[in-house]
Amino acid sequence: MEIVCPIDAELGTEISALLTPPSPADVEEYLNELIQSSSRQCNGITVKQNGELGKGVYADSDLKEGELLLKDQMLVGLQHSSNKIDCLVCSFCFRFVGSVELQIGRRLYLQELGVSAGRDCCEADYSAEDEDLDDSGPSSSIYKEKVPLPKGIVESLMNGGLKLPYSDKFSLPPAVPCPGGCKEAYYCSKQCAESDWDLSHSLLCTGERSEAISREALVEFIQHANDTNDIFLLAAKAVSSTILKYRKLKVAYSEDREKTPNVAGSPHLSLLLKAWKPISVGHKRRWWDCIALPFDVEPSDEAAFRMQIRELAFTSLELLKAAIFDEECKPIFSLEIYGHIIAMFELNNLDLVVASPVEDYFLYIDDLPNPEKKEVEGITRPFLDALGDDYSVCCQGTAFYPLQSCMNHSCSPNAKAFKREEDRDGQATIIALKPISKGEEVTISYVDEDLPYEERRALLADYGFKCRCPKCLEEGPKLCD
Ligand SMILES: C[S@@+](CC[C@H](N)C(=O)[O-])C[C@H]1O[C@@H](n2cnc3c(N)ncnc32)[C@H](O)[C@@H]1O
Repeated sequence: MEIVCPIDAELGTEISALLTPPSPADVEEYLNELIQSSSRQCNGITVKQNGELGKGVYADSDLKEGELLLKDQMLVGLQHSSNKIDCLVCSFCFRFVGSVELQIGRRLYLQELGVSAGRDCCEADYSAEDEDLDDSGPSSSIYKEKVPLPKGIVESLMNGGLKLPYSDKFSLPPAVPCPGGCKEAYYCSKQCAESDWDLSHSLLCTGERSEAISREALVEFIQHANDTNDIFLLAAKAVSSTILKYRKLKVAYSEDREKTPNVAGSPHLSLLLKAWKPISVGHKRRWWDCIALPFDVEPSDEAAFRMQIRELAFTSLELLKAAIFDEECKPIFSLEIYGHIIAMFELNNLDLVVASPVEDYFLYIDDLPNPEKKEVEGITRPFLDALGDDYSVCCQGTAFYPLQSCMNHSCSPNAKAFKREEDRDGQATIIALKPISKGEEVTISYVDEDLPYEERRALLADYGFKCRCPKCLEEGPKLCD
């Protein structure tokens, strides 16, 4: 039997107000304000409606090959929970924190406990340096057995008692613990800790200063997301940030009733609509409607599969509701809204990747001239051997970027998401792949554009669309007239 979400039944009017897409002019205005804001680096781009494909990003000046077009700040992002074991990063900006020694020691410590989930990483996107290494270098493709280090050495790495040669060349900001006391989130600065707290973490922190209504329910919600789909954690950040924004708007409204217009009749709904704005420009469909059917599900089982996905979302939502429900923001706890938020992330997110300073460190040692290299390697080799092939694991997660997510896909793109040497945080960096003329659309490829047509088509089905770029129209099946 189909599950019924009571809030959907009760608050139909409010939910449809939240799900009504803002006018194209409103969307353009909102996004172009982001382009102009000082917190983003945007060069020569604008967002416009693209007749067929909704909105798109366009060049508003001639752009050169290799030019930086955009450094986009995420709306919400997360580090995959399995990756948290391998990399200690700022929970807000995703910079590595602590020290090279702490990163290595912590990984070895957890490895010894049997919890490390290190896996190979997206080096291709980041560093070309390792290409010149011979097989004896740190990134040899031959799998290396890990050689454990004594416990005392691992502890000295973690507590600062042991310094590795040249590690000061890769200094990292000290790890600032979460002000809520959760011991889960760490930051690269007090500023990041405060920003995260204000944006969403105050409601999602499991520590003693948490503002959640039930920390036990929150722990259960997090566990369920980790066991099923960590996009639920991102959806929780979106819900939490809407509630917190609503509360701030309400305080401002109460302080100055005159200046805040009551556009939708009820101040609650108009304030909630304002707080919801960042999501309203991005969502389109419900998760269980747009998710691609997995290969192992028969087409005849499609309806049952979609129902299961809806039930999974409902279970997650009920847990979240028990943890952070707010009566004044009740409509955003409806299954309709939750389904739209999840789909927005599933269809538009970009992989979050930050290169590891530990990898850089060992590459640096590998590049030292002899005889110094031999001497230093005498000290560092045991650490590399203990890490094995996992030494290069980078920070991996997923994030929604408001401007990058407006970029349409092309199988022969003129731009690409590409981290440069200096891009050491979770922002999305978009670079021109070729010269782009003023007025031309800026496109990126959501998949490997060098794959054959059928494979690209199958991968793009996960993004919920059939590509209509010139290359696919050329290579795809021709419609007979
Ligand atoms: C990340 S969004 C890009 C921005 C989008 N046009 C909008 O209005 O929000 C991806 C969506 O844009 C559309 N899209 C992007 N590239 C496309 C392409 N090459 N062919 C067909 N649809 C495309 C699809 O609807 C897809 O789900």
